[in-house]
Amino acid sequence: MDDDSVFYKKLPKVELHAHLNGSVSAQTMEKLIQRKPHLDIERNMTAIGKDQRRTLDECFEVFKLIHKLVDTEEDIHTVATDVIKEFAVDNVKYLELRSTPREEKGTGLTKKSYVEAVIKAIQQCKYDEVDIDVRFLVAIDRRNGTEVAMETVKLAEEFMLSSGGLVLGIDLSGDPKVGHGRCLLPALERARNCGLKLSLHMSEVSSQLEESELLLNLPPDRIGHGTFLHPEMGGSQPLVDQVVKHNIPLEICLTSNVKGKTVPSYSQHHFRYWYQLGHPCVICTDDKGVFCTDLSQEYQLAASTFSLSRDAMWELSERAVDCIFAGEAVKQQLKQKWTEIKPGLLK
Ligand SMILES: CNc1ncnc2c1ncn2[C@@H]1O[C@H](COP(=O)(O)O)[C@@H](O)[C@H]1O
Ligand SMILES: [Zn+2]
Repeated sequence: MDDDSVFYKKLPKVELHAHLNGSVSAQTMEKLIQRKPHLDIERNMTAIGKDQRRTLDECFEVFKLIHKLVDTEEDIHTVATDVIKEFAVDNVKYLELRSTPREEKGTGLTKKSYVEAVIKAIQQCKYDEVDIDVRFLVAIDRRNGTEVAMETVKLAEEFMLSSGGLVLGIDLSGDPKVGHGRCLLPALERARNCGLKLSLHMSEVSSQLEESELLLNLPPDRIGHGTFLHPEMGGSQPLVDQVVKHNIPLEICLTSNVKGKTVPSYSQHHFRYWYQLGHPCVICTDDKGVFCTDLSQEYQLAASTFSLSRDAMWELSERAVDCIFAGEAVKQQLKQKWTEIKPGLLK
């Protein structure tokens, strides 16, 4: 490993935008494929390798395949445990995982047992003293419409109250070209009113302007992507003003956006715009398995693309702590960790 890779690996990090089934590593994928040989799925069908690009539509085809491989409680427990340990090895000290509860008639999986399997994996990792604080955001897949969204919020509410602080919020994700946020507003409002935090994928593609205006009125606690919010990308100044006024952090996923072809190149990524504004930006992976990356690589990529110093990157990772959904006590613990690590890393 070169000097920079070592630095970014050692840098303590916070990961706030990671979809569970998009984060499955090659090794774990092998295990799953061996469990289900009859599906005839090969590893190269579930990941987008170096220098490869896919349209966003093709990315969503990949998730369909992965969902076939992950369809029992045991599978979910396996992928969650492995993903958590991999983030920990990458020196991620705090992780908010998100995942869409699914029910699978064939295997007896229910949405409730799905969430339970994730929570058990988080608790097991804690018991095994894996050095990472993990929380869970329950995801709404936008394609499933009003009723499912409301059901999902109710499920998240239940677990928020019973999971000892592990379930903190709601993610809105799924194919951005399908469905409209308008139909999901009642569910999102309910979530907000009962104390669930909101991280919403917004303006991931250019056709979502009107939806973004609507969702920003909630307002969300964090924005996933926000690629097309600002005027240079066909968005608008009032949208930017609102994001700035409410100080809503942006979750930035460089490799995901370039490999999914919503952004033409790294140097044209909207991170530049928001970073120059001094707006809170958190570097994230989105789907480290599908896009063959990890959080260290994403930090290194941001540094090299935008010529940012190690000091600047340290500050980015430290400021990410302010954007987590866990409470003040957890933030203080994390800040303490950063303070202890700093002298050994930044000479
Ligand atoms: C690439 N950009 C993206 N945009 C929107 N939604 C995405 C996404 N990447 C992943 N997901 C969402 O996460 C699910 C997979 O993880 P889970 O089964 O929930 O753990 C996908 O089906 C999609 O709903
Ligand atoms: Zn995402």
